[in-house]
Amino acid sequence: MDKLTTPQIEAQLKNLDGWTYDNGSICKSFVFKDFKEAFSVMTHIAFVAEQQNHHPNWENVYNQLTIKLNTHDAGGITQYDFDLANAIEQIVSKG
Ligand SMILES: C[C@H](O)[C@H](O)[C@H]1CNC2=NC(N)=NC(=O)C2=N1
Repeated sequence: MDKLTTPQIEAQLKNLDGWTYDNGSICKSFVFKDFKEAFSVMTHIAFVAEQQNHHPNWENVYNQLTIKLNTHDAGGITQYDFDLANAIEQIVSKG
């Protein structure tokens, strides 16, 4: 999978509310009702990440979850990152 160019990255970010391109990753922070909700979402994401064989760099503090996506194998941002970001948005929107 080839690395995306900055214009390609910016174009896809327009369709991903709240995601930004920062220091080589696409990133978004979420705030949930409580820890249980945050961890429940993380568990759902984990299974999708396994299905896609594409895994997040993430940090959870109580009800907060910060996700950073990049493709280690490519040393940059690829479509895999946007596919997972879109899947994450689907999961979070379903609650
Ligand atoms: C061996 C395994 O398929 C690779 O390491 C996969 C696993 N998950 C991955 N996740 C991410 N974010 N980037 C990768 O390059 C990647 N590669």
